[in-house]
Formats: sequence, structure tokens, C-alpha cells
Amino acid sequence: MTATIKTVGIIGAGQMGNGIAHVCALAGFDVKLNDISPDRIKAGMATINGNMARQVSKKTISEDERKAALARIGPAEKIEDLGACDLVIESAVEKEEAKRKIFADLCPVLKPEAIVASNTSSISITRLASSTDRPERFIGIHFMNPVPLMELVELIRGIATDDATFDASKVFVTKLHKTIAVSEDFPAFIVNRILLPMINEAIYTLYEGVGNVEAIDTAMRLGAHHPMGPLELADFIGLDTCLSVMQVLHEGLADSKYRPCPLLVKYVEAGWLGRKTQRGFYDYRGDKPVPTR
Ligand SMILES: CC(=O)CC(=O)SCCNC(=O)CCNC(=O)[C@H](O)C(C)(C)COP(=O)(O)OP(=O)(O)OC[C@H]1O[C@@H](n2cnc3c(N)ncnc32)[C@H](O)[C@@H]1OP(=O)(O)O
Ligand SMILES: NC(=O)C1=CN([C@@H]2O[C@H](COP(=O)(O)OP(=O)(O)OC[C@H]3O[C@@H](n4cnc5c(N)ncnc54)[C@H](OP(=O)(O)O)[C@@H]3O)[C@@H](O)[C@H]2O)C=CC1
Repeated sequence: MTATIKTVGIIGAGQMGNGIAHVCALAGFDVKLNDISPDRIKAGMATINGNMARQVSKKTISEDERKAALARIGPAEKIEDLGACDLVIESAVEKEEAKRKIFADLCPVLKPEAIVASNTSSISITRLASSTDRPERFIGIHFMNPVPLMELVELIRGIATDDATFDASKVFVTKLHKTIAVSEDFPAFIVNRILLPMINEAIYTLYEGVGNVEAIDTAMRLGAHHPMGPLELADFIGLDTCLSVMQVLHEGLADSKYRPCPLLVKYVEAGWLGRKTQRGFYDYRGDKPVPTR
């Protein structure tokens, strides 16, 4: 039987977590938003508020829909506050150890029938599931950034994911008005298996001096009709996330073609993680983005 999902918990109120909360609340789900600190939750809520206000001004949603959706989102300052959720989606940092620790804290407070999902960009769902008390009710639900605008969600079954969990996840994603692509559980799934090596290659192109930031992004925007240049997109995703995905591909597929570009490593080591830290391949601290190379 397919479980009915009414209340969704989200762990991590960053750019993906707040986007997931946004679309869940608009679709009528009650949402509990968790992060390491109350300030992070407040910042996530402020972003949702701003993005919904923009949707109202563009007339894609009404003021009443905005108010009703915001009223459905509540903070979960402690992990115990997620205890009544039917589904919890983990969307914290792309580090396996951090995710394992979150699941270890989360599972004991959940109802036995609750589904646990990860929004991981790359990490094995089977391996993450094995760190929980419910591998059969664990699944990958992978949203795309920016969540309110992107139409796709990847669904990834771990080796033990049961049919009821898969079916309930399909119903849930369909209610969000997103299209599903089912991926087997291999490193970085489908979108990032293809997209991140392209971004990494763009960074090599910069590293080897084939072109500067502006030339590379202009080339791919106008020459290949991509909505964003690859370096602009890397900054948008977050360079820490890009590096983590390349490391998972490199280790998981044991092929040197996935070697993360040393320049990507250097930016991450500098703490220049892209838009979220105001500096990456572009510097966002002024009126408009300025290339850093
Ligand atoms: C790493 C992973 O694990 C997986 C991933 O997600 S990989 C990343 C996948 N995402 C992409 O590849 C995104 C590529 N970029 C794009 O498709 C587009 O640039 C975009 C959709 C993000 C923005 O489109 P755009 O036309 O260039 O920008 P812009 O005109 O500023 O915005 C378009 C609309 O989006 C809205 N918008 C922009 N960012 C938004 C956000 N974060 N949240 C909500 N709305 C947003 C704007 O208000 C605007 O609304 P209107 O059209 O109603 O005016
Ligand atoms: N960025 C993208 O384009 C996409 C990312 N993803 C995936 O989504 C996940 C989140 O990425 P994204 O939103 O970009 O990252 P962000 O850095 O924007 O947000 C992550 C949030 O999680 C918080 N966090 C870290 N550890 C914990 C914890 N133990 N408990 C609760 N919250 C925690 C972080 O707090 P703090 O900053 O204080 O550490 C931060 O607020 C990652 O797994 C990523 O791979 C999936 C699709 C697209």
C-alpha cells in the first residue's frame, strides 16, 4: 500500500533545502524546516518569503497562496521536532560523514513507517541507506537548482528500497508538479554524471589558459545555447558541491577522466565557494559580478 505523505521534514535550510520547502508548502504539504542553528532556519525562511513575493509580483501565485504556503512552514530547531513527519528529506552539506551522522540522530525520533530521503547530488543511496534503521524506506529524491523553477526530479532507489517507498515518492514528486527521471544508483546519477564533468572540463579550460572566465562562459552561452555559462553555473551550484561530486565520480568510477581540476580544489581551499560566499569564478560583492580570472 502507498503511504500517505502529509508532513515533510527538511534538514538543511540552504539553497536547496529552502527551495524544497518552498515547493512542498505551495503544493499543500505541511513543512518542518531544520538546520544547525535557528539563524540558518530564519535565513532560509526569509529566502522563501522573498522568492514567493517575487512569484506574486510575477503573478505566478496569488497573495493568498503565498500566505497559506508560508503558514504551512514551521521551524524544527531540534531534530526531535521532526518526529511527526511522514517523509524527511535530508539536504545538508554534500559530505557522506555529515549525512550519516544526521541519519543516526534522525532515525530514532521518527515513526517506524516514515520515509527518509536524501537530496544528495552524488553519494550512493545504497550506502547512505545502510547507515539507517530503514534501508527499505530510504530513497534518493534529487531536486535541481533553483528548485521552484526546475522541472526535473531524479528518483534513485537503493538496493533495498521497497516498492511502497518508491510509489509513495513518485506520488509525492508528482504532487509538486515535477517530472521524474528514474536513475540507477551509480555515482552522481544521471544529470550530474553528465553535467559535472562538463563543468570540470570548463575549469580545466580556464586552468590551461585556453580562455578566461568571460570567454568560456560567453562561448558556452552563445555557442552552445546554455542558459548559464559553466563557470557561472559552478558558482551557482556551489564550488564545494561541485568538488564533492567530482570526488565521488573519481573514486566511485576509478577513472582518471573524472580527476577534479586542481584549480577547483584551490578555489574551495580558499573558501571561494561561489555565490553563497560572494566569491568564486566571479566576485559578487559589487553591483555586478566581476570575473576573478
Ligand atoms: C548540482 C546538482 O545536484 C543538480 C543541479 O541542480 S545542477 C544545476 C541545474 N540548474 C541549471 O542548470 C540552471 C541553469 N540556469 C537556468 O536554467 C536559468 O538561468 C534560470 C532558470 C536559473 C534563470 O533563468 P533566467 O531567465 O536566466 O534568469 P532570470 O530572468 O533572472 O530568472 C527567470 C525567472 O526565474 C526567477 N528566479 C531566478 N532565480 C530564482 C530562484 N532561486 N528561486 C525562485 N525563482 C527564481 C526569476 O524571478 C525570473 O522570474 P520571471 O521569469 O517570472 O521573471
Ligand atoms: N547546490 C546545488 O545546485 C544542488 C545541491 N544538491 C545537494 O543538496 C544538498 C545541499 O546543498 P545546498 O543547499 O546547495 O548547500 P548549502 O550549503 O546551501 O546548504 C546546506 C545547509 O545545510 C546545513 N547543514 C550542514 N550540516 C547540517 C546538519 N548536520 N544538520 C542540519 N543542517 C546542516 C548548512 O549549514 P552550514 O552552512 O552552517 O554548514 C547549510 O545551511 C547537498 O547534498 C547537495 O549536493 C542537490 C541538487 C542541486
